[in-house]
Amino acid sequence: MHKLVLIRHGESTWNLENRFTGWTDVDLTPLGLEQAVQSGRLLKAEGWDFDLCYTSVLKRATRTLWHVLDEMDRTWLPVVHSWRLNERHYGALQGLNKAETARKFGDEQVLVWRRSYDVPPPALDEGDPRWERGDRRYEQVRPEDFPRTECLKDTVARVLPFWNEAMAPAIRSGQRVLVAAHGNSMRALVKYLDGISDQEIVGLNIPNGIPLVYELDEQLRPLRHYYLGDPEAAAKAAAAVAAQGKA
Ligand SMILES: O=C(O)[C@@H](CO)OP(=O)(O)O
Repeated sequence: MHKLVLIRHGESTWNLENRFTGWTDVDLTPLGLEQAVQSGRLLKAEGWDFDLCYTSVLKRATRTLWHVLDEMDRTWLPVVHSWRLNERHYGALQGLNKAETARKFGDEQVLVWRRSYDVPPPALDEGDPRWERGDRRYEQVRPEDFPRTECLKDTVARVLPFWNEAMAPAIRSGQRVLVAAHGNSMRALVKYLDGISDQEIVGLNIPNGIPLVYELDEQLRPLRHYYLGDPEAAAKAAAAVAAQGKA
């Protein structure tokens, strides 16, 4: 059996301000940093150890990983960054307040933009200063892969090649893998692993800064999954994420 640990970054400044974030590179809040530290302590206290880590190219996930590894005295572990683990691109919604957007367009529309499988939010214009195309960290991304918005289906399509080509072979070879990622890049991976339907995925929310363990069989089929720590606290935190899009 293999064990994979996924962790969504701790609270970010735009989580706190309740803004659509996507590829905007905002940092952790003091609480977000503390969540990462606590996760590292919990993993260490429970005797977890890892051989290889993956994260996105965004600092809220990277810093979360740093703090987890620091608490575990594992800052020396190899860390692979990939844009494919970035948050789902939120298009022209990036920067807008979620509750204000719900007041303007309605809770239903915001739920569609946040959680529907195949309806993307409005796209960023190519000339929009928010578009990340010129950022050096994305030099390797082919123009045809570079998003101006994404629905979850698009995120699944760019996460899966990385899973298949990098993460899955590493896990199969026996490496103990820790992933620090984002709410929707994790939803993309979890949807694939658990075979969650396009309808059911709408109701799945992932809380900040709580390690999520997947036990996988030899074919990397999930046997079970669970949050470390208090399951009620994890469920409450997931419900709070769901409520962020309400007017
Ligand atoms: O704003 C975002 O990028 C994500 C994660 O914080 O939000 P949501 O939960 O609304 O998809």
